[in-house]
Amino acid sequence: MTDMGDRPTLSEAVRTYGLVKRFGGQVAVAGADLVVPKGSFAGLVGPNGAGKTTTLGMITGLLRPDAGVATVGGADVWRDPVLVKSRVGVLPEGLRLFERLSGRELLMYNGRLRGIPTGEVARRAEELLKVMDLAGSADKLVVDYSTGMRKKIGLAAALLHNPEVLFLDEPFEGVDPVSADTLIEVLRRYTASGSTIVFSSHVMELVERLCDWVSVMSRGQIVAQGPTAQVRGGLTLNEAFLRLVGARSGHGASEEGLSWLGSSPA
Ligand SMILES: Nc1ncnc2c1ncn2[C@@H]1O[C@H](COP(=O)(O)OP(=O)(O)OP(=O)(O)O)[C@@H](O)[C@H]1O
Repeated sequence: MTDMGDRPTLSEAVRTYGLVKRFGGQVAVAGADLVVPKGSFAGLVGPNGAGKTTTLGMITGLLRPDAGVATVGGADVWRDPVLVKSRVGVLPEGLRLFERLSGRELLMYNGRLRGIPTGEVARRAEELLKVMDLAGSADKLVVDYSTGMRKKIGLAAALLHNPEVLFLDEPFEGVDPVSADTLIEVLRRYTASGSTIVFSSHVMELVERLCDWVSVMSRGQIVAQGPTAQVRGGLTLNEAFLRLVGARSGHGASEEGLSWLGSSPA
């Protein structure tokens, strides 16, 4: 554990102090200090391999940090795991769901795992299925759902216990524009009531449109974070992002290499 320095404040939904994670010799997260104020719709952005998924895993209790501290609502994720897990909802990358249950059964099962009384789970499940436009597919097995339907049922499962903080890893990947609109509407309603969302994405336009807070990750560290307008600094978020993380050596296809690509045969 590193020195905590200052303590999390009541207005912070998430705060990490010097989080580190190594996989063998590779450092995936190299001392990340993430801050997300309560009630934010926060975006976590960064290039491929920056350490976003690994960081979210350490905050949601899925991956044990090698060093550092992660807190949710002021509680230490790894010292107080049961409390923290009751406060968070997670839509993980790769969406590992119980494939052989129907959508409705999946929600009922998740609700019961969370200790919600059966009648209440059933009521919430029906409402969520309706809002997510899944009522007609509620009895279909999850294994037969499309990518977008899987995201929607995964989000419904993550919201069922009304968590204080919702973590979403690439929630819109593979989701069509109509379904994305539905997801966005549900998420906006959720943050409007004071709950917090942290979501990772590569789609800068979406982050700029949805998020009032943004944290930029590069090479395992948070290199900029704050209100979106402040991080953008008068540029588009994409331009600001490229300035922050784009200057990487050896990544310019135009400068060298690929000279054979697209050229007509000699
Ligand atoms: N289980 C693992 N074993 C070994 N290396 C891993 C493992 N998980 C992640 N890594 C490595 O850690 C680094 C950070 O990966 P991570 O998935 O956290 O990045 P990311 O920012 O989420 O990337 P992307 O945007 O591509 O999803 C990468 O170099 C990755 O190869």
